[in-house]
Amino acid sequence: MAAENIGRKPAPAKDAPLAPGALVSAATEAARDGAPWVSEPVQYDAILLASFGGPNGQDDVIPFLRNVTGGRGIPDERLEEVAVHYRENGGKSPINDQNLALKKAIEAELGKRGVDLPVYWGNRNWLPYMNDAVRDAHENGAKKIIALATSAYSSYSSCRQYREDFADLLEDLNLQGEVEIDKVRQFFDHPGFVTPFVDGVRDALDDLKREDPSLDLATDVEVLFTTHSVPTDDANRSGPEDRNFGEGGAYFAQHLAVSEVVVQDVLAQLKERGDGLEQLNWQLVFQSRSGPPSQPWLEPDINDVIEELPAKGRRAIIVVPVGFVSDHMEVLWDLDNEAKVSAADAKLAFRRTPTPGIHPEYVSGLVDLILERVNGTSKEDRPARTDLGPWYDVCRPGCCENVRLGFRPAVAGLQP
Ligand SMILES: CC1=C(CCC(=O)O)c2cc3nc(cc4[nH]c(cc5[nH]c(cc1n2)c(C)c5CCC(=O)O)c(CCC(=O)O)c4C)C(CCC(=O)O)=C3C
Ligand SMILES: [Fe+2]
Repeated sequence: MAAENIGRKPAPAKDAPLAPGALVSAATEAARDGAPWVSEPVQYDAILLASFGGPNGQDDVIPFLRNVTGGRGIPDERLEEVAVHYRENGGKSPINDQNLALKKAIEAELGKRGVDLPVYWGNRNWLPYMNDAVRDAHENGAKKIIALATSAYSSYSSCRQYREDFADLLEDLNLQGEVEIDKVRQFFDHPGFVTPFVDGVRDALDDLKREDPSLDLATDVEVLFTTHSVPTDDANRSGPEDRNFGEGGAYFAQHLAVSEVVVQDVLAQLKERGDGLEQLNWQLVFQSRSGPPSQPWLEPDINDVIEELPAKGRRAIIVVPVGFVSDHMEVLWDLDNEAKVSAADAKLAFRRTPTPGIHPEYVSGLVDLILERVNGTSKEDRPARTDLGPWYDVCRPGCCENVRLGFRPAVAGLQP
């Protein structure tokens, strides 16, 4: 069997009809008020580490890209362009090794805490597929699975699509009613996720100053918090439909709030250390846009912003991949390659801070997120660094719906 499309269903028609208001059924209307923020304690049998996946060699590149973009209207030119990012790295994405390392780190942390839960790893777009992971878990007796997706924020790609994938695979495996898959809350503002970025910005400031003592950190540096651009339609529908986050939806609001916390933490740490830095210039920017030019995606693009910084008097940038959990291809290519070149062209010093990766606080935070669900920890006792969180255990009605692709059933949410 060809590796492509194993266990995947064809994407729904792009123009599947969706009447206005059709997303909200009577059942979700009724569930809206009474539904708890925090779910009851559950005795899980297994953890599913669910991720994006990436190619492992040249032969995988095109089938992988077809899996990612099937039916999404991504132009061929863009696919050829992205294929080169992988081709130049031997056809191999770093993401699979990173997930293997994360799996090992989570297992070690569970062991340290005496938690006896097996971890199964599976991807949306490439081997090992999450269908096979859940099949394995079930064959080993698992009936209640807690999923940990390697995406911190709310949006179709980072939240809802995983829940649809889980619903799909339970149907494909004929395990509906036999196996349940819950999903840990979006963890964008969990301290385990936020702290590595704070460390990174602080260290980058120190490093820039060491290299060029004439640099005035308050005026000469711009901190660029960057995340994956998504279609504005997706962004506007991110988060629950009954909370209004304004333009860009929960996706935009969460990134802005986390960036703000990172800046405030860094300023507080420098102050405590006796380096009285009053302020930092910073902004939220976007990268890795891929739709047709006619389709609006979140802006501004990081490279456009970099180009204009010298005119504002900046001499250095710190690029913070706040939207990403590991140094995968979108980080290595779009930042360490493209954004770095843009910075060199603009004669700006360049630093890129690390992603959480397998930072010990991140790994222990992920285990905390699972134990919250096992223990049914109250909302008050759940750590959250922004006032948007802690996020919901169970996704709210209409959460992160994709208007372009139309309705697909999803688990782990208040969706009929
Ligand atoms: C929000 C978001 C995240 C962050 C959250 C998360 O981490 O989940 C993310 C992560 C990633 N995106 C990745 C790769 C790609 N994303 C693509 C395309 C797209 N991404 C989108 C969104 C996101 N993507 C969207 C709306 C599209 C358009 C098509 C569609 O609607 O789905 C394409 C197609 C070609 C192109 O770039 O156009 C590729 C190859 C990799 C793997 C990297 C590696 O291999 O190391 C990772 C981790
Ligand atoms: Fe992507």
